[in-house]
Amino acid sequence: MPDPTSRDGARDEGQREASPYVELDRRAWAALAGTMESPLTEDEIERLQGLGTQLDLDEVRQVYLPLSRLLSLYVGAAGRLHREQEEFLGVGHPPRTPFVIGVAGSVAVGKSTTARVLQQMLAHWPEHPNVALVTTDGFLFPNDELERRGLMQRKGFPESYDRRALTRFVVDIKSGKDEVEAPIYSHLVYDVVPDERVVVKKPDIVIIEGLNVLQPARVRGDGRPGLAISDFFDFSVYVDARTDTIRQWYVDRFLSLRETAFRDPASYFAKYAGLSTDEAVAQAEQIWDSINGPNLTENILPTRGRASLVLRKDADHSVRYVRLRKV
Ligand SMILES: Nc1ncnc2c1ncn2[C@@H]1O[C@H](COP(=O)(O)OP(=O)(O)O)[C@@H](O)[C@H]1O
Ligand SMILES: CC(C)(COP(=O)(O)O)[C@@H](O)C(=O)NCCC(=O)O
Repeated sequence: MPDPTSRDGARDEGQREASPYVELDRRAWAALAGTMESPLTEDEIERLQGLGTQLDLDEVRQVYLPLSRLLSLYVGAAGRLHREQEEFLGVGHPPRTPFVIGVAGSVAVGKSTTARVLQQMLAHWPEHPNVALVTTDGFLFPNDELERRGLMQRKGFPESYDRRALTRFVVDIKSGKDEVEAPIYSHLVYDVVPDERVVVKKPDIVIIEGLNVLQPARVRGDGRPGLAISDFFDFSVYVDARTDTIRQWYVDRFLSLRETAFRDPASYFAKYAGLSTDEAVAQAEQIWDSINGPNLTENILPTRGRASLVLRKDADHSVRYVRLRKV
């Protein structure tokens, strides 16, 4: 089936096929911000920028503010549906489960940045102050297990994750457990951190960010499909850009990490700190072309059509259009 989010062949308005999405270009989307007040304080914006990202304040206001407002609307609607279902079923008062948002996209496309901005913004609405953010990298198999399975060069591919543990984690959240734990990954040591966990306590919203959060269910040993974590999402965002643009962002980030994190002797990438610029570019391109690029093409891009909303970025990280599933 053709990807319903693909623009190919859809340039001629007259021939445009019916689509399950409504698309708003930058101007139409930004107009939604209207008189909305940005809930972020100066401090918070500074903190978000402090994470090494040149976040444009107009971008925060014109793109992420309407997005967080839209999400808040969905959270409110889910709450009303919860109450009506409870009344309909007459089963007492089971507490409402957290609203789960998946954030998907390639390595280096800006998932973490998007997820962190949304977390901060959503936490400002009094209806849902407790917003947790969990990244799926904690569910990667540890390096020794990846070595054993011959997957060290496939880090980030669906099979490099403990998918059963990840599904259990999301099922526990959507079962309404008060406290749920996830393992932690360190980009510095390039491995899962043993014996450390992130604890999510009574969240109103949980954002789950990762390369593969929109992967369809796997076919199990008995030939039947299992559950996909996206079966438990209330909303999902796919962060999108041209593949050659993302490759360039990956190389740029690698170069800036060479000046910072790679200088830490504890870094797995310390061996790259002394590379010349040309050597570093070649090394980053080699990692992209052998691991992250193929993973994008083979596994991540095919899931774009499953998202509730696609944020399409240009080379300067500005969002060019937003595509939203019709309801
Ligand atoms: N909205 C944005 N504005 C400016 N730079 C951004 C934005 N989003 C991401 N970046 C930059 O792009 C690179 C990748 O972003 P990141 O959020 O780390 O990606 P991911 O989590 O998908 O790997 C980083 O260098 C980050 O600083
Ligand atoms: C840790 C990652 C797999 C991303 O994991 P995610 O949180 O998206 O599940 C990725 O950032 C990564 O390290 N990939 C391996 C190839 C590389 O070094 O770029």
